[in-house]
Amino acid sequence: MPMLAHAIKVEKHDIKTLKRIERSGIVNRDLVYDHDEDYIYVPVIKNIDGSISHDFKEKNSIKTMLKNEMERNGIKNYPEKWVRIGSSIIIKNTRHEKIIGSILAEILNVSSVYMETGRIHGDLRKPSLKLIYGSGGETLHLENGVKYLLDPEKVMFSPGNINERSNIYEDLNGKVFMDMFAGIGYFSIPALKYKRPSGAILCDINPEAIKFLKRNIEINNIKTRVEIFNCDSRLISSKIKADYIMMGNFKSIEFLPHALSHIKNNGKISMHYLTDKNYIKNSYEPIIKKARSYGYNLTLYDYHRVKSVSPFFYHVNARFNISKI
Ligand SMILES: C[S@@+](CC[C@H](N)C(=O)[O-])C[C@H]1O[C@@H](n2cnc3c(N)ncnc32)[C@H](O)[C@@H]1O
Repeated sequence: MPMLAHAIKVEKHDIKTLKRIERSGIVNRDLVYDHDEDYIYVPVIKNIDGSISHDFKEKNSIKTMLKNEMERNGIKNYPEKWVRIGSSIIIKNTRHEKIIGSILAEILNVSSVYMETGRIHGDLRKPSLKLIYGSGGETLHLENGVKYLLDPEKVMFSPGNINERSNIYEDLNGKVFMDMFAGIGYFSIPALKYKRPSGAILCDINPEAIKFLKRNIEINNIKTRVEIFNCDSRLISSKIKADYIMMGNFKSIEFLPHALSHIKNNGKISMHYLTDKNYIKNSYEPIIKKARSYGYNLTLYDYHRVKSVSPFFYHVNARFNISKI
């Protein structure tokens, strides 16, 4: 049952106001944020200047509503977690997918529901999804004030990497950065939006990702000069140089010599890779050794865990200052 409560209506792109409200401690944590095309409705515990009345769903009520609706349809086992991308959700593989999809869509107010049929596969990192409710297609995902347009069936989007996407803290003022695995702009759109680089070189091998990257540059109103390559990033001429290189690909270590061939003196490189949990303490040391054999000194200035990806592996990010020996 919806519940009428005090609400603050915030424009979707106004992340600063949203954060300020959340920090103020007046958010009603028992209710679920609502949204329409342009606004987010934040439930608040008291009537304050500018607040309005709005119908919200209760947090517990979603779980109860799901349980009741599933039981009414004779379904005992159903996914109780999902990943939300724009107006779509992705659930784990399940039986009775059609009915489960339509119940979830109705209760969670989403237009498409996908079910995982396998892992994200191949070098292009293509998702294995089956559309089980709705018409699918493009969806607009809003995160940290950045608009990401994508089709969840064609390109991946990892909600678990949210901190990485919002954590490009390097000073890129007046610098050129290169993203060797740009995808739809996971890292490069926030860098272009919140930093002041003088230019960006963006590359991805997947034509579908490049199509969305171009549109994301447009819808985020990016005016900085960008050069886009739709090819294997190893094929980009080493005449092209950058101050900062992003390598958002688990195979980044294989691409290290190519990254080094593009780096300006005193530049920086950010590498994502998988490491065995037993080697978490110093997994970056072989990278430093390898770079030395190519004639470069790497000094680590940041190293952190992004997430656990299996019982045996962590996804980590290591960032290095680079100089020629
Ligand atoms: C794992 S995705 C990026 C994920 C992203 N870091 C995130 O936060 O969700 C890696 C991207 O690298 C691209 N790619 C893989 N091999 C490549 C290559 N040799 N050259 C350029 N792009 C490549 C894939 O198409 C994919 O878009």
